[in-house]
Amino acid sequence: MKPKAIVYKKVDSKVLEFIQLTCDVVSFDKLDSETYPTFLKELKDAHGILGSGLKVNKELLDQAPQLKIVCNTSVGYDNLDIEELSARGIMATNTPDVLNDTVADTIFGLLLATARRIPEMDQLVKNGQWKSMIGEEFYGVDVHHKTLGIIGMGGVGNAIAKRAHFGFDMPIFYHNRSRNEHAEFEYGATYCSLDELLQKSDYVCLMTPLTPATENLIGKREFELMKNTAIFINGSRGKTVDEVALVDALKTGEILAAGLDVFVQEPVQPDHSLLALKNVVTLPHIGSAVYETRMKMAMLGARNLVAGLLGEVPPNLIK
Ligand SMILES: NC(=O)c1ccc[n+]([C@@H]2O[C@H](COP(=O)([O-])OP(=O)(O)OC[C@H]3O[C@@H](n4cnc5c(N)ncnc54)[C@H](O)[C@@H]3O)[C@@H](O)[C@H]2O)c1
Ligand SMILES: O=C(O)[C@H](O)CO
Repeated sequence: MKPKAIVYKKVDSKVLEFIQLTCDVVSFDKLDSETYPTFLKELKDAHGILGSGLKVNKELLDQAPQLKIVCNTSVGYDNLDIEELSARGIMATNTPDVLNDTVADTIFGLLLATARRIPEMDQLVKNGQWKSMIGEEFYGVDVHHKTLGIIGMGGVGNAIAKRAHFGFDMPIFYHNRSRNEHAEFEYGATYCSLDELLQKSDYVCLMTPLTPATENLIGKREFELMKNTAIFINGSRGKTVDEVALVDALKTGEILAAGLDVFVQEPVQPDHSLLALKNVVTLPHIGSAVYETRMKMAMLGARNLVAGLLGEVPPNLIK
């Protein structure tokens, strides 16, 4: 008998076909109030699940007594209670590396858009407000040759550093759990403490995973340490930043502007005070959102799932 897998997110039919070679598959395009009760029923005899964002905790695992493997189609895995999964002997996997360049492109786009006020200028043109030569009040700030601070020099952090070094001649500071010789040697990145990075950087880019150590890593104190001209970019997870402190810092001029791909609550509520600020550029968590990359992530997730269910060690087992 084939093992049973649930795919709880829309994936390309090629990915489903690949899993079906090994597993009986039940798939959901998305989980919402309509599909969730059926998902829970299917979970009762499922051996593996594949998707992203679902909170996999004790309560959910109690509904899944046969589960052997939980596969994220994302690099971040803060949705998974790893301790609880390990205690039950259930494997967990993620999809690192295949998205690094795509996410770094997004982060650089966000950085440029924030620095040069591109969405604001776009609106000005489209609203018919471009009546004469643009004056100083609409000027942006340079990106090239400015100092970039990267917090979290992992796969994505390295790809951002590469663009900053080779494309924009930016001196780079980084803060990480450990030294990254590749970034130091290839991109001239200088390791420093978090406080030093915050004080010295023109652009502060946050790219750590969300963990107990990084929750609210950037708050009032950290914004106060940044330059008043600093631009803050968050591509990690919303909860790594104290959003109330961020709004304050943006309103009081503690920092110049922010570019955000992630929020504490997603989708962000339309009445969130961040959205009323002109010096904030927002994206709807689209770091890796291009077809080819999402396909690679889904396929890598599927490979992890199949390997785990065949009794092999999945390539991206979270330890
Ligand atoms: N916005 C998006 O669409 C998007 C896309 C990819 C990743 N992400 C987020 O970014 C995170 C990083 O992705 P990645 O692929 O670079 O992961 P990675 O594991 O390759 O790198 C993470 C880096 O952060 C460092 N780190 C961890 N805790 C730290 C701490 N307390 N202080 C300083 N550094 C710390 C690690 O040492 C590592 O070098 C993901 O976990 C995810 O949450 C978001
Ligand atoms: O962690 C990731 O891979 C991205 O945030 C997409 O979910």
